[in-house]
Amino acid sequence: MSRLECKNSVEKVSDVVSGKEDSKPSVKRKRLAVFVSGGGSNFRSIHQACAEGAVNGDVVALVTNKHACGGALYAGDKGIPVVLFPKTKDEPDALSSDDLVNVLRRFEVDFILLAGYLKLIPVELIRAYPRSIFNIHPSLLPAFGGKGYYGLKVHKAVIASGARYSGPTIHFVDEHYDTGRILAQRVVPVRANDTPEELASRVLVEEHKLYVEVTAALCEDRIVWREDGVPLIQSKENPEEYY
Ligand SMILES: Nc1nc2c(c(=O)[nH]1)N[C@@H](CN(C=O)c1ccc(C(=O)N[C@@H](CCC(=O)O)C(=O)O)cc1)CN2
Ligand SMILES: NCC(=O)N[C@@H]1O[C@H](COP(=O)([O-])[O-])[C@@H](O)[C@H]1O
Repeated sequence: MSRLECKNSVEKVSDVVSGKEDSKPSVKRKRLAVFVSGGGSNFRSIHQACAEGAVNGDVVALVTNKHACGGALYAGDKGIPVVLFPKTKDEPDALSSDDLVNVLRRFEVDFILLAGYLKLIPVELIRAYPRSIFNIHPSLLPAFGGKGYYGLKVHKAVIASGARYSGPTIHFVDEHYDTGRILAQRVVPVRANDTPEELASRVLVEEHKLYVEVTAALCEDRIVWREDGVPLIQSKENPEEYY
């Protein structure tokens, strides 16, 4: 039996037990909190996908460390509550870690999506949302990740390295920067005369597609764990396939 067959057989058994062997159970619409620090194009892309029905979820809260950033302004325009975190001298009205957990619980958040959020997520939040916090990083992790690797700094390092390919990575969030389990990646060519801005723009186009695809899978309960601890996405078109 393959490493995934036992999972499928377990699911089939549960359908028979629940009397749903002939019909696919409807999946509860998921409640999402998105964390941003800047323009929020990934946030906007996910919000629009939810509104269009491509994602079985809703963005119920926007969390940011910059109250006037583009993502916060967009959220305000759309009537999405904006939550400030963490509490700093620049943002004295922002929440503490424990208060943030309580607010997210009150919003009944199922999953947390980091999208250009530039502060370290505290262990209190990670423990409160196990296997439920995701991040998108603009390089092929584990390369070009960790403290100091964000925004154009990532693309400058990729170009300086001579790498011929880059691309976005979506990973689970653990207590360190960019070391959580990798869930999805896409490959983007690095051109010989690329500027960091040109590479960033090419990668960002793929980020938007990848984050919507992964969030759709997440909200349809299509994320599974291989027995060696590697997370996989179950294909929507062919449920027997994983990637
Ligand atoms: N616990 C975790 N928190 C966060 C993660 C994570 O994987 N685990 N991912 C980051 C996002 N990120 C890369 O994808 C990242 C963001 C910021 C930094 C960084 O070096 N930040 C600077 C501060 C920058 C600023 O305030 O302008 C720093 O900490 O010195 C690295 C990687 C989000 N949180
Ligand atoms: N290490 C974290 C990091 O660099 N994240 C990157 O910040 C940008 C945010 O853009 P957006 O605000 O337009 O979504 C994105 O390119 C994202 O991958």
